[in-house]
Amino acid sequence: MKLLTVAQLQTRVYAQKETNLSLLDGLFCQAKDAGADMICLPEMFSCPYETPNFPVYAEPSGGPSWQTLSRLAKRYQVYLSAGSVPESDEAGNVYNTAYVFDREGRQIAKHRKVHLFDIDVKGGQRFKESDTLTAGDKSTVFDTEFGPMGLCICYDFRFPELARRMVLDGAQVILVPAAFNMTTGPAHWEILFRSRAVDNQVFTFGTAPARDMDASYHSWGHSIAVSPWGTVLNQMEAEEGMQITSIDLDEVEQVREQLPLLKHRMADL
Ligand SMILES: O=C(O)CCC(=O)C(=O)O
Repeated sequence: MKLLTVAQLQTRVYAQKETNLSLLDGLFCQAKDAGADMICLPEMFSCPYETPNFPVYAEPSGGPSWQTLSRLAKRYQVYLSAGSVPESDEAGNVYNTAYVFDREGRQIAKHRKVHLFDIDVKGGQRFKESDTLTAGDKSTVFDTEFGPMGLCICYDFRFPELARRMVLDGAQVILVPAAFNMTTGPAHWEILFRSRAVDNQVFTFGTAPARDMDASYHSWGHSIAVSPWGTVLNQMEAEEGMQITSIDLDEVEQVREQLPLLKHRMADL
């Protein structure tokens, strides 16, 4: 048995970056009391999801938000998938970046969103991240005491080749800080988390912000945890809250042995 307890925090996003960060301490305390080994935060959990905000809220890697997140991971001795934040580099680019910290607060992964969310659905959602963001160019897998995990951000998860890359690089769990909306959420959220889990025989975790109808972007919420068999283990509604899911990572090997999809691939076809 390789047991891992994951706490997904479906937080509300306030306009003040510091408010979002300062609320985490109490939530981490609750998550730790509930037995969490790992805490997951949503995409852009400290920056209202609007393109003009990204350069304004951006900080370099190692900046004040990074320091707070690292300290929290260490204080509570948890792995922290720290949602995503806008990250600036020396050249003036801004990225949508997800960090992961280990129980000592050391950064063990950093993923810059590869696929920018530029969509225009007739009568529905429009958004153009590329107005202010630059895309990353790497797939991300990192090691933990539970096994290797993959990491990507929201729209990235729509691309099966990225998930497959992570799995070929060893991922047994894929963590996805995300923020689907009221157009694409009801249509695609659950099916995507189940499909990626079934195709790749991995656990998938999508962690989203709570819905705020006063915000300009209405998050679908519905933070979700899915097993390598494609079963929805847990799913929230739209409100703020915390979801705790305990998984056994041995299930990945069990499913892969019994239904050897990854062995039966015809990679040359
Ligand atoms: O793919 C979607 O429907 C939502 C994507 C999104 O909101 C994002 O990438 O931030």
